[in-house]
Amino acid sequence: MATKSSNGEQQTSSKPPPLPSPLRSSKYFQANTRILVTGGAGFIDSHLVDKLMENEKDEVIVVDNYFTGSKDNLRKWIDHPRFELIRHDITLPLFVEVDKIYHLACPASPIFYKYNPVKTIKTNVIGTLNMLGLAKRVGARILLTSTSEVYGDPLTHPQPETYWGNVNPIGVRSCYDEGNRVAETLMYDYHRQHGIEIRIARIFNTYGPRMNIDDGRVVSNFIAEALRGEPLTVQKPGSQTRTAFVMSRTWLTALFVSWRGRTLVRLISGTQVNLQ
Ligand SMILES: O=C(O)[C@H]1O[C@H](OP(=O)(O)OP(=O)(O)OC[C@H]2O[C@@H](n3ccc(=O)[nH]c3=O)[C@H](O)[C@@H]2O)[C@H](O)[C@@H](O)[C@@H]1O
Repeated sequence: MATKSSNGEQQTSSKPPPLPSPLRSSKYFQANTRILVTGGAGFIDSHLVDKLMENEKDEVIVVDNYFTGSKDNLRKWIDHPRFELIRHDITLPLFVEVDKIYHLACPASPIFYKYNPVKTIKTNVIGTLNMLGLAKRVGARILLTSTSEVYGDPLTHPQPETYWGNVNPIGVRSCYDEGNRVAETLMYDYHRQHGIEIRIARIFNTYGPRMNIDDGRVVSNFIAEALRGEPLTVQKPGSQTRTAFVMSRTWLTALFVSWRGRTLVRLISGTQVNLQ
């Protein structure tokens, strides 16, 4: 029964409390893990999001500034109750509550990362610092996707994880090579100094659906030229070799294994192909 206090305000009520939202008892609101994917609208990143969304117990938050990524890659998840898409540039701090961070944000094709090299290095350095600060604050585990380019112009083939590379610090690709090297250093320093649980996956040449046709890397260039009926262009010296890993469930499984396993892994296909 409702009672009135001396000043006339209602202090108690027999009215039952409001029912929780019916959504609270739906399976979507019992997330085990909330996962942040930076750069999630990109080529590799959006495949990762598809895979993460398969786990009905997880919520996925994507942040992207759409410099090279596209909302189209995530179209099927927009409006899904376990999915959230935020337009955000990670060179600015980000405050979200998450359990795991997949930090993939950075243009990876030379055409795009050389377009604004200062922005590229800011993304690698300040962006990674911000994501590590976030991981530190919320106690999240963080995986950085790095690149085979941390080896620069390697003097050893193939490159084992123990190889430190041969990198030009002042070249036109340095914003990406050195940027990723600093990002890796930050990861290890936050691990050593702050105890953050880290993983680093160095990704070698990967191609597949959702790659930009004008991406500028060798496999997509060859495919675009073949589709146009043009001869394939092999740049000088012509003796270069590359591995080419197709985006697939196998690729994604390898990334997940790296998440569970060792701190530093390379995602590389077994076969070196001579471009000629
Ligand atoms: O300069 C220093 O002397 C210190 O810099 C950092 O400490 P701090 O600047 O307090 O920053 P963190 O908490 O590590 O965060 C790093 C970045 O992440 C950002 N951040 C933090 C938390 C968060 O949720 N989101 C987010 O974007 C912060 O704004 C900051 O720019 C290091 O963690 C310290 O070890 C170091 O001593």
